[in-house]
Amino acid sequence: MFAKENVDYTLYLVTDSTMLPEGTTLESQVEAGLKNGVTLVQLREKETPTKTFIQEALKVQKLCKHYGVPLIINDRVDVALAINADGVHVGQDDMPIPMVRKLLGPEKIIGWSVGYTHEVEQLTKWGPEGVDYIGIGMVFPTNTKKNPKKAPMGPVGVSNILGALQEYEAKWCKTVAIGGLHPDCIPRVLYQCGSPDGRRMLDGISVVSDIMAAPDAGSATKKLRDILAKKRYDFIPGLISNSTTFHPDQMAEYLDRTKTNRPLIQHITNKVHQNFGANVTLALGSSPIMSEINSEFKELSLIPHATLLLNTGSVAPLEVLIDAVKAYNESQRPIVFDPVGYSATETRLNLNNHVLTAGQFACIKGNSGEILSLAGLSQGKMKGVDSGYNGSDLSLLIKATKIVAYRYRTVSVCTGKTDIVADGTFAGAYEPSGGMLGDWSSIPCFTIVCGDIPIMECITASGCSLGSTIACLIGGVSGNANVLGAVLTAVTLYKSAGQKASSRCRGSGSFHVELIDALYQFFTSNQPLEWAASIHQV
Ligand SMILES: Cc1nc(C(=O)O)sc1CCOP(=O)(O)O
Ligand SMILES: C=C1C=NC(C(F)(F)F)=NC1=N
Repeated sequence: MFAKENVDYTLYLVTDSTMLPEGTTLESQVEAGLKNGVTLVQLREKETPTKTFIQEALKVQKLCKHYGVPLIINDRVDVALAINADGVHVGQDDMPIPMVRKLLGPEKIIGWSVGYTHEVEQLTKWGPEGVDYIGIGMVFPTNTKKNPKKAPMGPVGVSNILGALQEYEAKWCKTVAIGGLHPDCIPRVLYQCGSPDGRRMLDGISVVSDIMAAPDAGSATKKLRDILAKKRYDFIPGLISNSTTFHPDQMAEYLDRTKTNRPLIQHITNKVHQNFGANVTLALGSSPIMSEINSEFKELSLIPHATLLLNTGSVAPLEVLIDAVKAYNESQRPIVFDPVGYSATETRLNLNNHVLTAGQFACIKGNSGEILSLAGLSQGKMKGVDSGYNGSDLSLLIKATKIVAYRYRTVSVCTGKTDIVADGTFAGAYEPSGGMLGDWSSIPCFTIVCGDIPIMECITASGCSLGSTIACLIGGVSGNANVLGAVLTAVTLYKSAGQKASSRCRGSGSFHVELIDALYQFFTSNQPLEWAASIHQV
């Protein structure tokens, strides 16, 4: 008998004998997994007739006993009882949990598939005598589960479920994520998936094909265990989190590094912004390239100091955006994401959410309407892609900016009369099956105040070109990457240049030219103390 409270959910193998590679058997794959660190096994054989299923179950049970790992049976409560397995896993359409508990008794492990927060509310009603753990999924698309009824929820979806467990105080309930989990995305899932209150993260990861379909299931398992032992997701090597105050006299070093390193800034952006963004990039001593050709993304991302600016006002098809995100994440190069018109239309909302689940971003920048939507705080639809929100409630915007930074583990920027910058990266650190180092309210956040520049609203690509500026400053950092410092420098530089340009220009046409001149002059002279707007930590 396996004591329930000792179950280790770290690496949960779910079997599937329909995908076995040549020369392997269900037992050989399970044994390779058990030998190399699988901590929990679930026999899930949807197409197998009962007699065979029981024979397989007895063999797998013997293996599990040998390695001291519990065996869970999927769906088949009768089989679980017949062989005295350690527990069962049931889905939403299987036998109701109270009935399963009545049959199995209090000592057995009961798992439930969960995809929606109302299912968490239900399991809380049953209390600790009900569900012992939940499989949260599916996180990403997978071919393993036939006719799935749920759409992939992405890391944010997992975080919402973890948040619901906290909200309904289901402290006893353990969690694993499942669905399309492989070495290329598991590090990010471990880092990004956490409850909004920062107190709960995943207790483990569940895989089917990564091990069951592996020609060498042993090394596949080892690779997963290595990843699961980590406490940092290095999406930018050397990333540090600046929680002390930031002073304008630190800005010169950031500008100098961009000048020295001349970062390549790949723009995938809207047609309106392309030309202006390229000119802003050149004015800031960086090298722009506009490319939407998937096949060259990997190569570009490996160019020293390459940085991706993704502006979804672009007409690039979704898979181009996803390919770019994956290429730059794989090369551990920063991505600046500008979810233009985030929730202005259903199309943009879905496209932007799809991009957001596809990778990790160094910086997410938006106007107040976009940031409020991303934080889930907007009062309904935005109008168009211009700012839209003119409420003066700065504290609401500060809260929204922090929530976005925390939810996406990124440096978030909210532009407006006052610009707001928050750092939710925790320098890539997390506590496996513990919690983050605090909740959204505790993260570093700064405001940059330099008055309103009404004319900024009358030119195209003014917001988009702040994205180019941020990318130039982030792209320049080297060694200890303080993304927050780079972003604060970029936002201050851009706002100050906007001020200068609006005082010199004779209308919106000349404003464009004056803005590039001001950026060029401020960048070249590199005397930030002459122009830097005031920065306050909030
Ligand atoms: C068994 C199962 N349940 C899911 C859910 O979303 O509840 S997804 C899934 C299959 C996961 O297989 P793979 O690791 O090969 O992607
Ligand atoms: C449908 C399922 C969802 N989740 C899980 C697990 F991850 F193991 F909890 N197992 C399943 N069979």
